[in-house]
Formats: sequence, C-alpha cells, structure tokens
Amino acid sequence: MSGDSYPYAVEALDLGKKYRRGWALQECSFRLPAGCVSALVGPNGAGKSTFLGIAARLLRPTTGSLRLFGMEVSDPAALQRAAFVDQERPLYKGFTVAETLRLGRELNPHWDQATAERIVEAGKVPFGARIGTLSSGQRTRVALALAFGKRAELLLLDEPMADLDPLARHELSSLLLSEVAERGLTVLMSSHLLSELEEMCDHLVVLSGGRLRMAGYADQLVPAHRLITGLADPGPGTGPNDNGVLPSGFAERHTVIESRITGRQFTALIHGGSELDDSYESVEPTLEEVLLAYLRSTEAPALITPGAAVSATAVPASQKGRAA
Ligand SMILES: Nc1ncnc2c1ncn2[C@@H]1O[C@H](COP(=O)(O)OP(=O)(O)OP(=O)(O)O)[C@@H](O)[C@H]1O
Repeated sequence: MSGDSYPYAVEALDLGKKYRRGWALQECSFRLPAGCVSALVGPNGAGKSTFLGIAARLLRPTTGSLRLFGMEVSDPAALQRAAFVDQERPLYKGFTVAETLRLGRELNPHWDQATAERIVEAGKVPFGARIGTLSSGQRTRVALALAFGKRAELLLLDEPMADLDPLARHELSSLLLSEVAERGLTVLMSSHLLSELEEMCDHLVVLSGGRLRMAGYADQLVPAHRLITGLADPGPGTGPNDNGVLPSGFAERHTVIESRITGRQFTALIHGGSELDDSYESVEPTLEEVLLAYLRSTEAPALITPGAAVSATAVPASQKGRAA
C-alpha cells in the first residue's frame, strides 16, 4: 500500500482518544498532503499533543485509524519514516550531547551525522555538556538535531518554538523550509499560537476541545470567507445599552460563522460566495480572523477543504475501527 510517491503523509479517519476523564480527541478525520508544512493549532487542551502522540505511536487510539504514507501507524515501517520531537524533550539527562547523537546514529539506519552536528553547533551547545545541564532551549535544539539526523520524511514537532529565542526560531524555520524544498519533507508542528507558525506554514490543522475545526491549505481556507461590516438593526429593547441585531434576513442569506454587534455596527464572518447587499462593506479576512472565528463558534460546522477531507472509502475496511 505504501510507496515513495504516496501523496498523503498523514490520514486520520474517525480518530479518537479517551482518557478516564473523557475524550481528548474525537471523530478526527483529515489528510495531510506529503511535502507540506502544516501548523497544528488550537488552544490549551485542544488535543494537539494527543494527536501527535498517536502519530508517534506513544499512545494507542481508542477509535479510528491513522496512516502515515499509506501505512497503518502500528506498522514499524511507518514509524521509521517519522521523527517526533516531544513537548517534554525526553532525553537521557546523564548523556552528553555527543553521546546522545551517537545513540541517534546507532538507532537510525539513515542517520545524517553532519546535519545533526550542524544544528548543535549553530546553537553553540558544547558536545561534551551533559543533557541535564542544558537550558530548555538548548535541549530543544538537541531534540531537533536528533529528529533531523534521522532523515525522516515526516517531522512531528510538539511546540518546537516554545523555548527557542528569536534567532533560533529563524534558523529553525530556514532549516525546515530548505529540507522541504530539497527533499520533500513533510512537517506537522503544534502551537497554541498561529502567529508563531504562520510564516512557515502553508497548511493548517485546527483542533479545539478535541475536535477538528479546520484543515486545509491556508490559501484555500481564507478566500472562502468574507468579513462584512454594516449597520445593525435596532435591538428589541430601546434602552441606551441595548444591542442591535443582524439585519433582517442576513443570517438566512449567508452562512454566518461568527457575528458581533458593537453599538450600531455589526461585523460578521461569512463563508461562501453569496451575493452581498451594496450597503455592506466586505473585505477578505486574515487567516487569524478566520481561525479565531472557528475557534469561538463551536456550533459552526468544521471547515475541511476537499484536499484535506478523507472519506471512509479511502481507508481499507480491514484498517477501520479499533486500532490494533
Ligand atoms: N494522560 C492523560 N490522562 C488524562 N487526561 C489527559 C492525559 N493527557 C492529556 N489529557 C487531557 O486530554 C486533553 C487534551 O490534551 P493535550 O495535551 O492533547 O492538549 P494540547 O492541545 O496539546 O494542549 P497544550 O497546548 O496545553 O499542550 C486535555 O483535556 C488533557 O487534560
């Protein structure tokens, strides 16, 4: 089923994870084209680490299936093609940096020592220093060196920027983008801040409360929306603090993702290309405006672009249901 040119790096179908306290991830279905750099975004507790943990085979899903390059994630061959940088950066504290890289070389058949050393050297991290004595940003750098040294085709990075200084962030983004351009690397990296990843990523996967809210290329997600402002109709009351309401019939004519009334003015983010009344102002929203609207309006349907949608027929019947 797999092949070097398999077009999707990740395919999740009805993926879910339940802990004793409840669902951390539910009914999550999307696919990630190979070769893209995708931001896995969502507020605290959204399920990002849970998703990455399943993709790195550290967690077993409760429902559904996850495939990497067409192979079920439980297949050891799938795992060889992915590298994971855990949020906790779990490295052996008693090992030196050089010993950590040596371990990477021994465990990974396609190990690239030169790249791993280059990443460590760029941060001026001493090879003889013990991991336990490094700052959190330096530990992140060593974890990234291990991930890049593995020469995996898919990098799963859990909050890679969280403890890096601005120079190191810039260096990491250049490194990622050159690897993507040179050898078609796919990257899925999490953050709870879109602004942290926006410049690097051409693709977006958004989770909230364990559910998928958006997935697709940013340049397809944004133009599907308009940000409308106009005069609100007076509210039902007459007092000075009464809010207005959306103009009559507006919500019936347009797919309103989110609306706000401020004084006599309304602002609405709408989806789709329905005809607009001349009396309204309409602009294309920013990616952040679209993202925030979908995160705040949990009742609005999730937005999955056709290229990111995965149907039950895309996954062989033998791989559906409870994961092995
Ligand atoms: N081992 C666990 N046992 C019980 N609940 C857990 C466990 N791990 C995660 N959860 C819960 O699952 C939900 C999703 O957690 P997860 O760590 O995946 O979110 P996240 O999006 O990565 O959050 P953050 O941005 O804060 O790192 C949270 O409600 C969390 O409390």
